[in-house]
Amino acid sequence: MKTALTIAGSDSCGGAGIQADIKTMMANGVYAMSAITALTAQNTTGVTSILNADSKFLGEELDAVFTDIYPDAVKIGMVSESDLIHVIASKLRQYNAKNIVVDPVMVATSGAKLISDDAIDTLKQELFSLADVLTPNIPEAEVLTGRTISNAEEMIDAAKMISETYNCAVLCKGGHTINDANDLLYANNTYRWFYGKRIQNPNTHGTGCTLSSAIASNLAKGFDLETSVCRAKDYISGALSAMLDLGKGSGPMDHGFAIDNIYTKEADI
Ligand SMILES: Nc1ncnc2c1ncn2[C@@H]1O[C@H](COP(=O)(O)OP(=O)(O)O)[C@@H](O)[C@H]1O
Ligand SMILES: Cc1ncc(COP(=O)(O)OP(=O)(O)O)c(N)n1
Repeated sequence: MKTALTIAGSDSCGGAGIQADIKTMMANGVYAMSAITALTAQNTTGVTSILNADSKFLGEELDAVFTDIYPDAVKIGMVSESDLIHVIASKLRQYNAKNIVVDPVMVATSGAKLISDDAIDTLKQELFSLADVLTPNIPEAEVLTGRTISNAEEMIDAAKMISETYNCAVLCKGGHTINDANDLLYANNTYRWFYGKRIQNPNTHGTGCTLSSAIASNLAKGFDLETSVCRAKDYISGALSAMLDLGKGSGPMDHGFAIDNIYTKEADI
């Protein structure tokens, strides 16, 4: 069985962060492991508190994983502080990690800030150059480029700029656009659109975490980047289309929509 590691924050309501990543990896057929960067007290209406991991402890989590069950891919999500980013970069280099997907998580859809300003610079300096692909949403791509993105042309320009600056592929996600949910992959000086029909579902908590973990899962299984993005896009469209409706705010998706076996299909008692 192929393996994937998520390095991210815990979301107590289970829709985003580590919990979304593990559910996604499992649903995409890989063995999931985690190194937790922070605990968040969070639900579908917002984040009330964040407790960052100790950086030495995060290093120990990474040592424990890499020296035993080596991950075929690594997804990195919420990392709030510079000292945690230093440790992650150093361990990824030490263990020669492969298939690295960096989701530069900055602000939750609920509005909570999930990274400090100085950590954004550290992310750029230390982690981006190690990534095989970065997956910013539109607001994150605006922060990374210092430009406003209001149409498809500007998405291409921003992805090109980020890709050339950090020498890695960039998937600029279009979930925050008004029309369809079209994502733009810029890699090796060329771009490709991944088209997605917008699903009329207000419950989009954790879409970014889910997409990046699905990409990592498919890279772990040996698919190339374009195929991995395509399969991840199909997966997230399925999870949104399942129309799970939980919580008082923007709820989680049904990560298990495609898991069809006797344990999930038994009638409720
Ligand atoms: N309503 C929707 N219908 C279909 N796809 C969506 C919808 N909202 C987001 N997506 C898709 O979910 C993925 C995550 O995108 P986005 O929501 O922009 O990321 P983030 O959660 O980081 O803000 C992208 O593939 C995007 O196109
Ligand atoms: C612990 C944690 N990590 C990341 C996020 C952000 O999730 P994301 O999928 O990027 O977007 P929204 O869930 O905010 O739509 C989070 N909320 N918590």
